[in-house]
Amino acid sequence: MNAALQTTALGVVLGEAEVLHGVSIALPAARWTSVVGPNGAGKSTLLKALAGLLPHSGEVQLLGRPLAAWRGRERARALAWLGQGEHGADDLSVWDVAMLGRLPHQAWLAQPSAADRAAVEQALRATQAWDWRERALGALSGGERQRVLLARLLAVNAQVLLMDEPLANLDPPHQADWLQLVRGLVAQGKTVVSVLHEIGVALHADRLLVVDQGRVRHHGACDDPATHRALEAVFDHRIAIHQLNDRWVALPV
Ligand SMILES: Nc1ncnc2c1ncn2[C@@H]1O[C@H](COP(=O)(O)OP(=O)(O)OP(=O)(O)O)[C@@H](O)[C@H]1O
Repeated sequence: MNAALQTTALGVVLGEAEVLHGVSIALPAARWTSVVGPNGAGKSTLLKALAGLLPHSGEVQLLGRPLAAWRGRERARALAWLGQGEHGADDLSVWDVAMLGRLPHQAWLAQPSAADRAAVEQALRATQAWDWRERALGALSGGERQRVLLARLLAVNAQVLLMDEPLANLDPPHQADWLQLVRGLVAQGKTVVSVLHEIGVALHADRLLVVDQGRVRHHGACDDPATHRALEAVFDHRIAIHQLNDRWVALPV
């Protein structure tokens, strides 16, 4: 398997707490992996460590090279990040927020190129945020804002995309659009890793990483019964996975 991201004995300590304990995983390239688990399991911490945003022990490899061996801008072009409940930038226009995704492509203080503008337009149209391009980010609703931040991530045009709770505040049609978007990215050969609380959506991924108490409890295909059992166990059997037509759904027990 060709891994886009690989960790060896990855550990993270936050404050006094050891939050991740020796996580060793390989996330396949050109696939969508969803990370799921209970509150406080360490999902966001894992995603941040994969993005190189946290000090850690052990090793993280991005596209076959240790994170530390990448130059900053080069890494920022290869790996795009959408954080959970991102704040700030409220005074910026939607266009300028999406243009932030192009920073790794631009020379210091240079004007955006035609390619930058084209990438931003394409990203804003892909998330149906184009009509708001002159509005301030702070004047948008929670779901509208999330779609602009998603556009910023897409504008990077990175090979690997990490998203922490990308469906936050999105209504069902826009959740369905996000699913289509991810499928399109994976079809183009991109790698997507998403932390999701919506188990039904997470089960549409290629692979599921089940995390609990700072450890990976299971890593498997989304249609594998062993993955479903691991998922039910990690949520204390308060959910059950059922098949509905050709899909899997999680229902409360
Ligand atoms: N700065 C910090 N100092 C100490 N502990 C922290 C810090 N940040 C997070 N933690 C703890 O680390 C653990 C993992 O947090 P993390 O945000 O990774 O969980 P999560 O699985 O993403 O949770 P949720 O589903 O609630 O978003 C939690 O117990 C949290 O309280």
